[in-house]
Amino acid sequence: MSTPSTPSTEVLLSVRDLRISFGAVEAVRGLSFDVHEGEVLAVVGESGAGKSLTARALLGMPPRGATVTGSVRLGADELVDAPRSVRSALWGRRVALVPQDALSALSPVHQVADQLAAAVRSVDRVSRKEARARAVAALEEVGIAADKARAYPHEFSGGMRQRAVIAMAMLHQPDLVIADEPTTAQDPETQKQVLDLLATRTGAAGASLVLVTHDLATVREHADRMVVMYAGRLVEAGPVGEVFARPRAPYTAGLLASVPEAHPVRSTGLRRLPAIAGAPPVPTDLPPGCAFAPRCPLTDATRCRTEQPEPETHDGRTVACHRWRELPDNPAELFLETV
Ligand SMILES: Nc1ncnc2c1ncn2[C@@H]1O[C@H](COP(=O)(O)OP(=O)(O)OP(=O)(O)O)[C@@H](O)[C@H]1O
Repeated sequence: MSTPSTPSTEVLLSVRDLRISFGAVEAVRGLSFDVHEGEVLAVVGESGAGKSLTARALLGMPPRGATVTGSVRLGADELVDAPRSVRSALWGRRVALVPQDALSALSPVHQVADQLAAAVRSVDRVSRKEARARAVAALEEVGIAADKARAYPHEFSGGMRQRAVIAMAMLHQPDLVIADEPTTAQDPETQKQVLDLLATRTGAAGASLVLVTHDLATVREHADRMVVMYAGRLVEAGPVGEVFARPRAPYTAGLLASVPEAHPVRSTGLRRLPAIAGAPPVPTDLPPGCAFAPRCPLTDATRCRTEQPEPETHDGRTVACHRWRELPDNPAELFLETV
């Protein structure tokens, strides 16, 4: 793990019964978890699970048209239903975003260092010269030399732009950084460099990092704990090492089974399937009972199909599955077929 600081067990951000809906359609359906001080928490799950909506709610920036209920508490501040003035006072200072696409965070018509300097002055009353010096120093900290500070975003590579955005996010030493798929559309080497940098910079600042990602190899390398989401709900949460070694929810086992290096096949005579068969349900057409039941190899005909499992926590691990105690020793094998 590349995070130099040791995460604490103190809660920085607490999410309780978070629900995000659009009209009558609920896309995030009662999510609860904590982010501890100084930790890297990965949020994983297939497309449409509600990861980005959750990330936006943690920033106090739900999309237009969304109704958000429940609680997202950052220290003493409640973000759900807080006036915009309260939420915007936190942005950049206590919470910062590293978005999927750096170009969306940078103006094409201003020099990169000028944009960081403006971000400095949006919070701190310092002279232009001082703000510029802080901007250049922040860029140097992410490996962008001072002579590049006059460049415009289009003159940077994708990786450099993403590093500039990380520098911008860290300008005011936030307590919490939310990175939503921060390396999409980059080559594997750049992805690795950007993620290493993100983990190192947040770790050095003692900030917590919530990392939304599809990439389980990234989770294993960079995260301390993970939350697994399916169809808008939490299915499993716990320390990364423990979840990888012994997932409790069949859905987590299926995700891990589809990543060869994440979960080696111990038995012979099994063939790896590319992924969990089938597709997740859409929020407008959820099955009754457990949303994963139609794809789950452990589904029974009664409880799983009729009753939604609620999360239960034992030994620091949370799981929402009626049958988690019945998982075989190597649950990934539930998703592999014999040859
Ligand atoms: N503005 C919106 N209006 C209506 N529905 C939305 C809106 N934003 C998201 N949704 C729906 O909410 C669900 C969760 O979306 P979200 O973007 O959070 O998923 P995700 O897990 O981040 O997926 P991906 O990994 O593809 O980004 C999806 O079914 C999506 O269609």
